[in-house]
Amino acid sequence: MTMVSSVSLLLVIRIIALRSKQDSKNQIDHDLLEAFLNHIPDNVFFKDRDSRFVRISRAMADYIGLPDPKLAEGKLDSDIFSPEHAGQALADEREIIRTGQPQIGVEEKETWPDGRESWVLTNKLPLTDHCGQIIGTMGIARNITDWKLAEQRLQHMALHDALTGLPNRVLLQDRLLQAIALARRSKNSVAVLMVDLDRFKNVNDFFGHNVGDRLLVGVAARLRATLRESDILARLGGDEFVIVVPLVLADGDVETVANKVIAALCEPFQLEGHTLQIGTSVGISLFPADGADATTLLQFSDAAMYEAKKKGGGTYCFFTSELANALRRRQTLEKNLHGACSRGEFAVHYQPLISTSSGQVTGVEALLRWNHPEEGLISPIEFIPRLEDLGLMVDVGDWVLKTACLQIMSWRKKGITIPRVAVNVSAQQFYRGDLARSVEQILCETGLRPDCLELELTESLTLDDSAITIEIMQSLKGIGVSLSLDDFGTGWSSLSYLRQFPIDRLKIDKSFLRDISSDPAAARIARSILDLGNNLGLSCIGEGVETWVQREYLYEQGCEEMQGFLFSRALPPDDCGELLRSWEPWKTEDPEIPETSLPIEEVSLTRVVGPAICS
Ligand SMILES: Nc1nc2c(ncn2[C@@H]2O[C@@H]3COP(=O)(O)O[C@H]4[C@@H](O)[C@H](n5cnc6c(=O)[nH]c(N)nc65)O[C@@H]4COP(=O)(O)O[C@H]3[C@H]2O)c(=O)[nH]1
Repeated sequence: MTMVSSVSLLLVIRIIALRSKQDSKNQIDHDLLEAFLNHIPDNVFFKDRDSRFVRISRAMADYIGLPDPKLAEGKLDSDIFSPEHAGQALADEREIIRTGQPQIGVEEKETWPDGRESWVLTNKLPLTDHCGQIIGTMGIARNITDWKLAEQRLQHMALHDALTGLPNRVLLQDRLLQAIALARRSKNSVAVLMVDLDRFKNVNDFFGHNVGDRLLVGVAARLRATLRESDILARLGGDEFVIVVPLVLADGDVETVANKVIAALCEPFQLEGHTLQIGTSVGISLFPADGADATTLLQFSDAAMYEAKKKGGGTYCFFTSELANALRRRQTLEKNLHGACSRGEFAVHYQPLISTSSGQVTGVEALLRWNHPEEGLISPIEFIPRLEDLGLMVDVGDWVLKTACLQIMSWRKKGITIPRVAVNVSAQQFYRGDLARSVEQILCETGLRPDCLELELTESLTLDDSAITIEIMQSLKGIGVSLSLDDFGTGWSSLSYLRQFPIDRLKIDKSFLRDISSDPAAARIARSILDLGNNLGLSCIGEGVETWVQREYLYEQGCEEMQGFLFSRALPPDDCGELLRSWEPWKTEDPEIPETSLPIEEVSLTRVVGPAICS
């Protein structure tokens, strides 16, 4: 309601009053005022100097629940509204009568006895007689309840997780800040528990996102029921929840909460006819012992949660000084990784792939190395996940692909012919949207034939057997490159998707070959994987061959290729070129096995410094 409309209303009333005076029999003017008060959609009221209602509009009668506007006559706000609202209104009106000044745009909230809430936006003005004396007040109030409720809904959405209704990260930060401020004043501790579900991805993958979502809602409800009302529970997204215990009074309090949470989520969930058993990993950080601000505490509890996951899940870990060191190292690594590629610190090393029967080199695997200026070579297992976190893996992956293709072409020019090069593809590269186009472009730029390139996809990356995964694989196959499934056997869903994926090769994870001579069960598993591959028409590569016994085993089981320190570690391009140039396949299909298998350290050394051992 604008000031202008309030003033014009006042004018109408004054004119009516004036004309009524001039001609008291003028029924038309009276009818005009009645019509006005009966039909205006806003709450309009006139009050005397004691703040008693003289007249109200029909809309206002409806608003306050009176069947007839006349019933309001003589009443005070305190007869109708809550004490807070009535008190405020009375104070406002006394001020208007005292100063003669209007009050514009006053927001008034009413909580009705049934719990309903309503809001009005009111303009209040002094009412004067023909001598200019203030005889009371009048107000025009617009009902803004719908607008306020919509605003509240929006605010709720901005601060809460849509699925579970729990506070989201923004609200959590705010509540955690408050808890820290309180604890600081009362010299108490606050605990932050990062709760992550174990095997949640599997639920989504196998039962679909609907079941996954319902599980998250169930988890939220169980957590809420497990915690005290004063504990803060939030969902950060995915399967990550955070609990803040705002007042840790005694040693052991936090352990009790963590144990209760783990036990609560350990109980199976019954959803859509499925019995789902998940576990939980919990990481804990404490204010003030571990950190003084919300961001640090959340970061530290996250690091502790990963530690709990590393222990196999279903447990909790506190943040420790060792974790702090690891986190610092991780942060330093991440800082250094920026620009490592342009500073020329990355290199690609090559490890030969060997035919188990002939000893011929059938290809090489390209493996990324980071030559850190201070720390020397850093393992890809350590820095590739960091590259992924930083979103740099796509560019670095393209660089590896191009470098490897160029290397094969360069060896060819020197007379070293390598049938194929295998390059690892990370999850980020795979799902980036244009992998096939970029592979095609790299092949075009480097001149390498597509059938000389193999892309290695790790089993965990391809676990998702969605249409999109299959589509990406098919587009790669369409170019003519081959696909292999790396670390085969380490995922848990191997069989379900093997049939669907257009892959050419399985790489048997080294963990299966490691124990074949000492553990008959390991040997049986390796054999089963080989049988599976053979039955599906896929060729197999044994990874991590370190002894002649392993080579012999693979040969006997019909595994076509192998790779391992027994033949060579991954070498820099020049060293690998030399190795390949002097490589001699075996003279017979059954090369003489040395008397004993060398221990791995010696084998590695021999291979790195010497030429091909198999000559
Ligand atoms: N114990 C043992 N290990 C052996 C033996 N023979 C080979 N290895 C190691 O096994 C790993 C084989 O590579 P992977 O399974 O693809 O596993 C790779 C791959 O998943 C990833 N990776 C390496 N380079 C790249 C890359 O350019 N892109 C992506 N996305 N991942 C890469 O990092 C992983 C580790 O690479 P590396 O440390 O180079 O480790 C290599 C190799 O050095 C052996 O006889 N015994």
